Amino acid sequence: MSSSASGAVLKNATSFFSAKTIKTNKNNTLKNKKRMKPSSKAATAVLQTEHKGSLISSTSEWNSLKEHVKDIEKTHLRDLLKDYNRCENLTLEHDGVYVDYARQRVTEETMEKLYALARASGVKEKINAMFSGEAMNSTENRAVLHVATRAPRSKVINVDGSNVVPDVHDVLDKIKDFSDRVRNGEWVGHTGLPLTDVVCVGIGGSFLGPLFVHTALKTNQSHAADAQGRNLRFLANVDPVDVARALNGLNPETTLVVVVSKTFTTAETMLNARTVRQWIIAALGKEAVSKHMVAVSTNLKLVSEFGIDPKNAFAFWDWVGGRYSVCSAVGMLPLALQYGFETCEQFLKGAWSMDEHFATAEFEKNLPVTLGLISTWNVSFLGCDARAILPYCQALAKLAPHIQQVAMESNGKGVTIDGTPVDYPTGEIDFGEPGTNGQHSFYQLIHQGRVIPCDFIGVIKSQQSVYLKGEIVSNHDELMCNFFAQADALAVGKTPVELRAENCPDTLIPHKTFTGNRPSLSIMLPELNAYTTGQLLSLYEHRVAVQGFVWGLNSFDQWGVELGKVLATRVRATMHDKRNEGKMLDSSDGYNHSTERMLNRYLQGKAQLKYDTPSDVFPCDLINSEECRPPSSYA
Ligand SMILES: O=P(O)(O)OC[C@H]1O[C@H](O)[C@H](O)[C@@H](O)[C@@H]1O
Repeated sequence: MSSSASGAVLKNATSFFSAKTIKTNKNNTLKNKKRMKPSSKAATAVLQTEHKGSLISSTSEWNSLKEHVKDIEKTHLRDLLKDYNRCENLTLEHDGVYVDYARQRVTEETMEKLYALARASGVKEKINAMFSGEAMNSTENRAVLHVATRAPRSKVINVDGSNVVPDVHDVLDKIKDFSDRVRNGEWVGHTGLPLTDVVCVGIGGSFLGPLFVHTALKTNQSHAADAQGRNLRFLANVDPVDVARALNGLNPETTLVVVVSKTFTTAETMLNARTVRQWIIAALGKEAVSKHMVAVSTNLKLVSEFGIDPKNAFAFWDWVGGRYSVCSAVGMLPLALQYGFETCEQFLKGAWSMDEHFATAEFEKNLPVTLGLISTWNVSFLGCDARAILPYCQALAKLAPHIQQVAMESNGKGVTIDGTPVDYPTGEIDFGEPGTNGQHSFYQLIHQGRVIPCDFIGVIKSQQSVYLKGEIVSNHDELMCNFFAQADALAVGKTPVELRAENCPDTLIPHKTFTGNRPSLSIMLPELNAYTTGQLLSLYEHRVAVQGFVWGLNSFDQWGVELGKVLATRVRATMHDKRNEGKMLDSSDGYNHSTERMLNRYLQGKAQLKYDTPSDVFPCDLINSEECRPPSSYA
């Protein structure tokens, strides 16, 4: 390792482990910020120069990769894929999860350089810090211990000197006890009926992970058998249409509501929780709430103030980030209610298997480390801004939306952990749809437009097996034929020479040419069940962490979501005041002219609406009580 690189390791390790250093750097940054004058661009440049030493981009490992881009530009995946040994070497496997990254624009030399970059950026030290409960989320002064939520009972993981694993298992035991009682009809609703339907009210990390796992499991035949006669729904958006859809057709007498919110302050969740509480009260009376509403939160005080019995609250901890919380009660309570606790145990075991691998396997054999480095290479060196997540498995339909939050909220940052503006792009734009649907939608752009690295994910055994007489392959084979074909179409492409040989008219040759050389990686699972879903989740979570570690970010805070929330609070107050005063906004209200005009248009439009019955507000006539009538000022 070069001296500049080892210097960077030391620097990184120091800024990582010592709160004092972080503070000093922050102060410097603040001082620098005050100095920011004429243009923020110039100020950023000043900051970058002053802090250059702490950016990974100043290391020899980074620069060597930059230089190496020229070598890679001379290659084409069409040729690289002819190399038998390269194909053999660029695969990885752990506990049944098989990854082939031979279709990435890398050689073995690239990989060596990437592993060196990981060492230079202190990835190993950061993994260790994470698993040992260090307060590595320094802007919130919190440990980052979602791995503890799936740790086996015997494991010891200390936060501030005390082992948190027993607390994790106390909550899991409580979830098992409660979900067993609901499922076997011991815990019944206010009118004595069993609670067969569960509505989870929560958003962001308190929604996307559980939805992803539920979607993955619901068509697995064995898990479906465990869920027979039961319903699990989610209510996330504050849009009343989502309320209507989530409650449509449900009977409050048989419905259990789980309010999931880490903070128990999220505006959307709390309004939805109050709305659903009203739906229960209107049908069954106030006293029904304790039987029909439970909560998952780190803020048990607010849970109790909301009117949910703290005995019916399932705790988690501030060292579990919202987007990393599916293995806590956030996901385990809804999933245990739907599928039984044993399914949750399988899921947690799968996640833990990948966690242990991540913590212990050498970099060259480490799936999350290798995939994280490849993504870093694509983003920071090959200039690919986006990534497509393309499961050839309908049950993984909610993987992309979940990873959007995990990855983009974690690594969509403009400064490093010590506040230094980065001089390289971070994060990537994630999107995706299950194949083959995507093929008939946005793949055109991926094949002939922009270069977007793709993750192809397939399974060997389908959750549903259909084999029609007379067909040469099964329905699942047909799906997987596309999984194999698309990756090669992207990598190999089609040349004008090949087209001419097929007698393609000259005028069409440019249109029908596929340049190829478009990177992808393929992940194959033996099947999709609770265990492998846990593995996949952990693989993606840690891959994101590795990228953040290399880029020097704090991947575990999300300050970028705050400003919009604050502005919405102001708009809410303005809307309320103007309606009460019967006035429109003017320039004295302090909004820019564009917003002022739009708000006025909205208020005028709303004022003209006539709501005759509450069902005009709640389209499916779901909520039918005095408290839900529109304010008189609407009419
Ligand atoms: O679980 P809650 O506290 O209600 O938070 C729900 C969501 O709120 C915010 O939007 C955060 O950016 C997310 O990370 C979080 O998952």
